[in-house]
Amino acid sequence: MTIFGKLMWFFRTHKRLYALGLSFLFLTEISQMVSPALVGRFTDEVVSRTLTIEKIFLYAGGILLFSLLMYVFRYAWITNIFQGSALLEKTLRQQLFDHYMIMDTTFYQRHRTGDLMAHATNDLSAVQRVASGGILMLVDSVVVIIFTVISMIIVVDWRLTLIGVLPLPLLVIGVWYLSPKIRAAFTQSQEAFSRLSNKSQESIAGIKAIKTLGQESADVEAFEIQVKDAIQVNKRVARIDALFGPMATVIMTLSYVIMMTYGGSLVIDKAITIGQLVSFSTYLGLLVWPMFGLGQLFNVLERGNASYIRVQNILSEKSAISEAENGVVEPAKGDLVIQINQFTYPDTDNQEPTLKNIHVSVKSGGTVGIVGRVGSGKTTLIKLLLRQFDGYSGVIRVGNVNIKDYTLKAYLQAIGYVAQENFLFSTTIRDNIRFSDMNKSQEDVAFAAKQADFHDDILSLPAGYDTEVGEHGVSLSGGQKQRLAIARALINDPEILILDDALSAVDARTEKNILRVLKTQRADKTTIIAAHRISSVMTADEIIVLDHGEIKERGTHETLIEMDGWYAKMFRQQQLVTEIVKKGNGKAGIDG
Ligand SMILES: Nc1ncnc2c1ncn2[C@@H]1O[C@H](COP(=O)(O)OP(=O)(O)OP(=O)(O)O)[C@@H](O)[C@H]1O
Repeated sequence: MTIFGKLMWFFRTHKRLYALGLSFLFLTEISQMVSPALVGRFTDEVVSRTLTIEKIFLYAGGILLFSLLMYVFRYAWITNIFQGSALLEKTLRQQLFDHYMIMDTTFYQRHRTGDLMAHATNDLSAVQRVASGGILMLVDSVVVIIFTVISMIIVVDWRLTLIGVLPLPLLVIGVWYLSPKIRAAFTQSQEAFSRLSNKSQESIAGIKAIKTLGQESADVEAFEIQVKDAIQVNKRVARIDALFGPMATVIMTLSYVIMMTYGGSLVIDKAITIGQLVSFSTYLGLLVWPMFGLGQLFNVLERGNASYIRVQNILSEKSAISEAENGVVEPAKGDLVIQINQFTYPDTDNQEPTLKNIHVSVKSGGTVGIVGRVGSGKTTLIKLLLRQFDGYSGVIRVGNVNIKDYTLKAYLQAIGYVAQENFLFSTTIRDNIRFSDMNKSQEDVAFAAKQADFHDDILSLPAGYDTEVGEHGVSLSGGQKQRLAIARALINDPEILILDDALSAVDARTEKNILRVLKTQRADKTTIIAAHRISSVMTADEIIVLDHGEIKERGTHETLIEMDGWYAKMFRQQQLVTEIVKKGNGKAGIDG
């Protein structure tokens, strides 16, 4: 199916806009056809010396009037069509963005960020060009060609017209031959662009690592190779692209040669007048632009088609996280029961399950601590609680409802989640804290910030809660970022708060303050704390120790110390470090 066919759903939805545009196009073409006919008649009157002053004004006035009308009609038709294409771009962009938002974690593992960005920018622009320039060129070219040829037959001579336009199909053959080549080259160009933007993004994001490892020049070199590659590919696109224009010129010249020879002989034979030959030449001139237009059109269509296919492929990918039909819409609330028998990450060769036999129950209002060595499965368990992966055997329930039976909104609204590394948006501290609900008041924001032990820090910043952070604002320390993220999670007073190593960069005193607030002010709400620091989980009602995805130890702090296993050993080691640091610089812990 051609790209126009694929976009038919859109043209149908906005048929009024396009019908209006096309009506103006017809009016434009009719106005355009009158002038050459008037020029021809004028010439004949000059030759036959029948021209009078009144007639000169009549011809000149007529030509002026029709060019003015053409200007108005063309303006109306182009604005209608471009309005339509802007709507198409908006619709597709919205579809793509909505799709990006609902996709699961594996989607973002499968696709590089650069590719996803290229789809949302270059690809959508290419499709948009089909609905604007593409339609414009197609309809304008085809209609101008038809109107011009009919006018040539009526005003001049059918034989001259037939022979004069004979070279034109050559253009179609040329375009037909070159189009697949341009499509292949354009796809390569898109891929090169995507590789380049991935590389830039990686280098900028990893600039600290690159600098500290002294790899600047190696990185610049790697980037240059990518740039050269992109230029090479784009040169190929330009080379093929450049063949279209000259081809159209050569073909038009052929038509002019026919006009001079055959048309000239018709004048000699008195079959047509000089004026008619002049009209014919003007009509041929009118065909130049549509010929170029047709050449360009195929380009635009090929590119639009390749881009549309890529966008549709992305849109057709289904999220692995499916929402239950008629899912529970009441916000999740109640006891948390985790009964995971087994979980293995999709798309991995790992034979061993990442989680095995995780059975944990937390009464509403309880706190669970999760500890374990690096890679033991703490974050994985949290990902399952966050519904980032659904492919486990077993069940997780909140308030006796399987979490897969809630709508995503009802479930996730009940969860407050803070990661170790948190993303700050380029806006004020206030808006970062109330990101999930911009209607929250300054009092709500300040209350959450106080709970996260962050309020005093904010007041000491240059513009307080109005301080801009993120890419273009002030830099916050790791500990400050963590506390901002905790405030962001707490502002909704979530039923279940999940902290994934989210206290790692705050100092010991701050950690204590936050844990105390969580215990006292969230007495009826559930809290899950995964951590490397034992001090973060010590006060939990139950602590589980993970090892290779299984629970190896469990109990309260006291019982685990008594057990004298991994937990007790880690606790003693960390205490020792804290003592040494205390003695060393007079303060405890790591200050973020
Ligand atoms: N997306 C993924 N695909 C495949 N395997 C993964 C994925 N994420 C994590 N893993 C693997 O799962 C195991 C558990 O990782 P996880 O991140 O849950 O550990 P963790 O206890 O949170 O570690 P850390 O203390 O470093 O945060 C590791 O072996 C890890 O390599």
